[in-house]
Amino acid sequence: MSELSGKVQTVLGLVDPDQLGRTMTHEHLTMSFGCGYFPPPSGDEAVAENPFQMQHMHWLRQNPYSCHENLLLQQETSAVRDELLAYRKAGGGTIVENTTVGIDRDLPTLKQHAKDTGVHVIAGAGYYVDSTHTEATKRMSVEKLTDTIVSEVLHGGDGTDIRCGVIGEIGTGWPITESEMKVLKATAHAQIQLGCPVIIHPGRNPEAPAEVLRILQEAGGDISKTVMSHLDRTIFDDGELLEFAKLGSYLEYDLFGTEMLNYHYNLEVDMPSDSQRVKALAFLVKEGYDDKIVVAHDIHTKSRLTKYGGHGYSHILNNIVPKMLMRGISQRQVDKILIDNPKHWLTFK
Ligand SMILES: CC(=O)NCCS(=O)(=O)O
Repeated sequence: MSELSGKVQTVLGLVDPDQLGRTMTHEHLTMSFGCGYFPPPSGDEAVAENPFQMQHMHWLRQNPYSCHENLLLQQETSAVRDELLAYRKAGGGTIVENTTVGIDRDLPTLKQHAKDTGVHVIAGAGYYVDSTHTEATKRMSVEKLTDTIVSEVLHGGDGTDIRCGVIGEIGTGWPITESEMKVLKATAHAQIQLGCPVIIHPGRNPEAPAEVLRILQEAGGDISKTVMSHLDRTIFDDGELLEFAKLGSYLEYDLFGTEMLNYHYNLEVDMPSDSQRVKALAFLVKEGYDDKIVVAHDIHTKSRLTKYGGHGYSHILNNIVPKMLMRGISQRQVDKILIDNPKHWLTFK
């Protein structure tokens, strides 16, 4: 049995799973999202260059990816530290930091945040979507990718001794590219060796989540220890959602706080409101999936920090939990979603 077995691995070392408390399973504390830049609507170029003013806040929330500066979360170390202190005060215990290779993972900053704030931070191993894979990454074999991911968990990532406690978010698009396919296979192979949690960023198509699980399963991955992220922008039909839920992964609603009319990456998608997200959770609970739901905000732009008028990392604890209780989700079920399910997912086998 490995020393990881029965434990959770944070950036400060191994902890007992019962120490985690309320956990957001998909956040970013420092990253750059330049790969997600989307040109502003015609005529809005001047606003896009200087959006951090009161009169532009609505524009920024509607066009978060059309301003280069908004994509530089890594410039906000001090604001994020303040937010983590507020998160603790609101009853938060742990954050899973999903920044992987390709979007500027910064393990020393994560470790410093954990030390400064007392919030448990769990870092992610592996690779983001194809457009961020370097030529060197694309040339790597599945075996080499597997060894690299395993090493990030056992020894530390990016030349540090800071160890990752989860594989992901592993980035995939739609259709899944050859390079993403290799990373998915490597993820499954690493999971076989480590017995560790995995988290996936699926492509923006309702078929994408199931296709990723199929690939992982075929490569030997453990679906019951895998979180499927971003379901709130991916599967909209109740029947399709239940079909997907039957496959056995954790079901993550992780864009709480995001309310936009036009989702630039896929205009076919009507991004739900927070009320609609809560409704989806209540539906899944009613259908018996309360052991499988996890939630988060997936903060990845500056505009979502409270410093810039955003909702911050405590929005779910402060505002969404009361709404969940009002919509028929019991306190016990809320505790499962926020405490028990993340704990079971994050514990190494
Ligand atoms: C950082 C990240 O992957 N965010 C997800 C954005 S998306 O719009 O849900 O794909």
